[in-house]
Amino acid sequence: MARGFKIVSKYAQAGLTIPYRTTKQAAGYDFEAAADFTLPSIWKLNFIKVLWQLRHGETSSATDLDAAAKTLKPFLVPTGIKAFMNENEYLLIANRSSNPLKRGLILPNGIGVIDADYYDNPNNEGEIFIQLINMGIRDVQIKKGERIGQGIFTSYLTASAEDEIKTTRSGGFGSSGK
Ligand SMILES: O=c1ccn([C@H]2C[C@H](O)[C@@H](COP(=O)(O)OP(=O)(O)OP(=O)(O)O)O2)c(=O)[nH]1
Ligand SMILES: [Mg+2]
Repeated sequence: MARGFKIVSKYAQAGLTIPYRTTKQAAGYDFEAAADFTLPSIWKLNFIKVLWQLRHGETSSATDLDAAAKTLKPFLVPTGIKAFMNENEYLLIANRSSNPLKRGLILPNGIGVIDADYYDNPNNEGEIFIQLINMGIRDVQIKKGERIGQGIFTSYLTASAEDEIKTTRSGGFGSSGK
């Protein structure tokens, strides 16, 4: 049985903490942010969108609007951590229950699924990112070292009659196509 966490090489000198459990029976390994980070209020983003449309008209270039919004939309919080595990396991990323209550932060993907073959993939070495949306009315500053989410090692089942899958993983966040 082999499972655990490592620091990705670009953060080797950053003094990061390997995810940890805070109590004896805690299921989740808490992940800390790898860097200071600002999560802009989603209301602020929507307000910018409305202003943009008032100024440029409803039918203005969506590309320009997206480009403007992107600079304010850092939803992927870097952890600097990669996770290794057995073939029939994945790491489930869940929000901390205190995040929505105390800071208005929600996990837009419901849960995150970190596949075993994401580890050391040639694209980004398997760095885990935690997607967060700030539902509050004010921007939220996240400091390096703050706990932002948790990972739970989980086993999964596969269908009994399945064609062999030959594709290997190279990245995440839509890397396998539409
Ligand atoms: O919260 C998350 C969710 C996913 N991932 C990484 C690990 C995972 O193995 C990979 C792909 O995730 P998923 O299959 O859920 O996303 P996708 O949109 O289907 O991307 P892909 O086409 O790369 O599979 O992205 C994260 O770092 N954080
Ligand atoms: Mg996928």
